[in-house]
Amino acid sequence: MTTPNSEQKIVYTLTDEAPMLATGSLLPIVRSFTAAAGIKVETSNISVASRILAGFADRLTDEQKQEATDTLVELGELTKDPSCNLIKLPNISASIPQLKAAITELQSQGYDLPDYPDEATTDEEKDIQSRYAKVLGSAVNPVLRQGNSDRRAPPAVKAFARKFPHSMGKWSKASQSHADYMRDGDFFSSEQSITMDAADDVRIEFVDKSGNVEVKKTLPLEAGEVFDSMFMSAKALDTFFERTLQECKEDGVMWSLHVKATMMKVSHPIVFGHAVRVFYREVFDKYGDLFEQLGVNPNNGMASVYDKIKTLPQSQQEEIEEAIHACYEHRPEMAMVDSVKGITNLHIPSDVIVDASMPAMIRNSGKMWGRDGKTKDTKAVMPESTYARIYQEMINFCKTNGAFDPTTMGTVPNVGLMAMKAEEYGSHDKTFEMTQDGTMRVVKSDGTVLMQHEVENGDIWRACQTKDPAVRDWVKLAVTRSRQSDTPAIFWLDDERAHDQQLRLKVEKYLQDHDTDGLDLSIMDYNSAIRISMERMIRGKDTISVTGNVLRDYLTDLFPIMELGTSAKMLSIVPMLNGGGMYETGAGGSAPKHVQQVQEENHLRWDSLGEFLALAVSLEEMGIKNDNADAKLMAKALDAATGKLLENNKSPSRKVGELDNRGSHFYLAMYWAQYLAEQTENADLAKRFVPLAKALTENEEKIIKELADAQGKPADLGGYYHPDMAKVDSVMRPSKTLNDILASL
Ligand SMILES: NC(=O)C1=CN([C@@H]2O[C@H](COP(=O)(O)OP(=O)(O)OC[C@H]3O[C@@H](n4cnc5c(N)ncnc54)[C@H](OP(=O)(O)O)[C@@H]3O)[C@@H](O)[C@H]2O)C=CC1
Ligand SMILES: O=C(O)CCC(=O)C(=O)O
Ligand SMILES: [Mg+2]
Repeated sequence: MTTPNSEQKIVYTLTDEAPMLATGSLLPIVRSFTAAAGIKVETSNISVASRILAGFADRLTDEQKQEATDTLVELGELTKDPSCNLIKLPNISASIPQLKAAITELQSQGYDLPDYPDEATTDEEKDIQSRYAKVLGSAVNPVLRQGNSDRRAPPAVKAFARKFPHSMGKWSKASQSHADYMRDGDFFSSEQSITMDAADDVRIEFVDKSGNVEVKKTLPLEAGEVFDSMFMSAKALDTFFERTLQECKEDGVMWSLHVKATMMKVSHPIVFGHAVRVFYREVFDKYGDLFEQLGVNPNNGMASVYDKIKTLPQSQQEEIEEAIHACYEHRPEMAMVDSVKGITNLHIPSDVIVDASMPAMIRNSGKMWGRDGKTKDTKAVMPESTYARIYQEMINFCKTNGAFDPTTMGTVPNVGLMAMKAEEYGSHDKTFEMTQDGTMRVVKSDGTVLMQHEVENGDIWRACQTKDPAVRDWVKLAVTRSRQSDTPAIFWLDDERAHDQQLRLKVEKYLQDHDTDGLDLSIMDYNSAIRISMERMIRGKDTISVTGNVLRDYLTDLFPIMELGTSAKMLSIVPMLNGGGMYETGAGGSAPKHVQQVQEENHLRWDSLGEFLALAVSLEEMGIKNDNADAKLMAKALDAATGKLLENNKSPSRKVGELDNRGSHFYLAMYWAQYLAEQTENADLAKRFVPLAKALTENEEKIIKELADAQGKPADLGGYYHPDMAKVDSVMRPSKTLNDILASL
């Protein structure tokens, strides 16, 4: 439970998958330490399961209702409070298949939840669907991120990467890997953008061929707000997919699709569905009507086909499966998510998420995994050209200069425009799949048409909003970061983009509000910006990227994965517009593969470095805001402990039997306690930590052995989306010695 306005409080989120498991081990340590300094750490459960339960509280028993608090609403309120101090771990942004899996699991645990209705016709089904829609996709981050984004690799983390570099795949000049994107008919080519000179209620309207007007949405826009509209042609998209498939077949290059169906929860599943229909064209041509009857939805991937045909007689199922296999004969090889289990790139829309998948491919010599489990050159298909081009730039760069060298390369931190649901990531309620030909237009309340597009049946039309205070704050944050780190900053704004032209005017205006004397600030198109950043980077030089929301997301995985091997090691801060702070842990996700490893062999390779960094800043901010010297000291000690942990290479290993997440938490606790025991700023606190430091130091070997002994056999978590917390506790805290020592503090 969270109660706004209490000042000496940190709210720590409980989420899903690997970060949730890691919390099971780390949080008890954190709480023991902070309690000694009078700082409370409360938890707030924002897991997908918890959000589902909150949406259906009315159907639960009194006991089950205890779990069904709408924590997201509470946290949303908290973000507006200047004292907000929130630690946000990555959570699942569920695709429909994930949502269904979570519902099935909860039902099996005795929660009376309705099935997810694929098609909602009755009022009841519509109500159910709209409740589930609130849980779908990236539903947490847009609510909590009430500020812009500041993500960087702290110096200690860069030093660690230089000392213990991760592996980097070699690049060959002969590599056939590349990024491919639409040259026409995509959002980029149709984008229009305006800035509102006065507040107004605008209407998004569809006008059919007979002139009938349908108001799709009315929305209030503020003065100074940037409003964009654009569409992707369904025909052009299908032609594009077909071309990429033909080319791959001819050139013997593997085909892969990279979208962000989780964050772009309305438009990208549709794009994904087009890819499925084109790749398996013969199957959909032949069985389209049957699939329709069965309720197959290609937007949910081939998993939907396999799932729905289960109700058919065996012989018919086999016939369809054969038809699917026949497609593989004449189509190019497709990249696999799991070659052992036969899971392809088109199985589920949330398996391949572009921000993490493209850097992983580039780090891996531009290759992905094929059906035979071997890595191969790949055409990375990303329909929307707006941002896809940056990946081609990086691929070209690696082909020319070879792979990046983590021991010498500089860093590219990011200042991202994110506040107030800026740009594409706030467009879901303004995205429409056309059901007939006509005109989409944006109209002022007085009837003036601001923008319009001729669209066809199946096209995806969308609008994006960017609010003026968000832009103003973003410019300020960029200037502050550039000054504080004495690093050049580049605003990535493309003159060819209608939206960026509007933004550029604002950037040029708001830069004048600041003292920029001596700063190296520039504005460049994306291709030039990434090229210059990479050229500087291989010379060991740092360059801040100041970008919009999508590039923020892409670049904060792309550069960290090259520099640090993972974006989990990033410090990720959201200074809230209202004065509070959210400290996100790392920049990556919830690492589903890591959970599988725990279930199979009880080894958690999740690195909680992001949590350590976030907590230190959270404590430091608390110290500064409340003039709390103990909090500042705790932060300083935690930073020192994190530095020592990195120096001594006590991060988790990937292999069973070696130090894992739990072991690294032990070392953090030991170093943290040692620092607090030895410091002389606060004698009382030192006295409290002396016995703890002593006990941890003396029992190091015993604790590490107890932690190691727990590994090597399957672990029962009692659930995936909604695990049994008592079981998680026992799996994540297997050292009695460590638990007893912590309890004695
Ligand atoms: N902020 C948020 O809330 C975010 C949430 N997500 C959600 O996370 C889920 C998974 O997304 P996905 O794109 O697969 O990205 P992930 O970042 O979860 O995974 C990509 C890979 O990165 C590595 N990795 C990530 N975090 C860590 C860590 N802390 N320690 C060690 N390695 C790490 C792992 O590599 P390896 O397996 O080789 O060890 C992992 O498999 C989705 O549901 C997505 O919506 C995604 C991004 C951000
Ligand atoms: O909200 C999400 O789904 C993912 C967020 C993300 O990838 C990011 O902010 O880097
Ligand atoms: Mg991301």
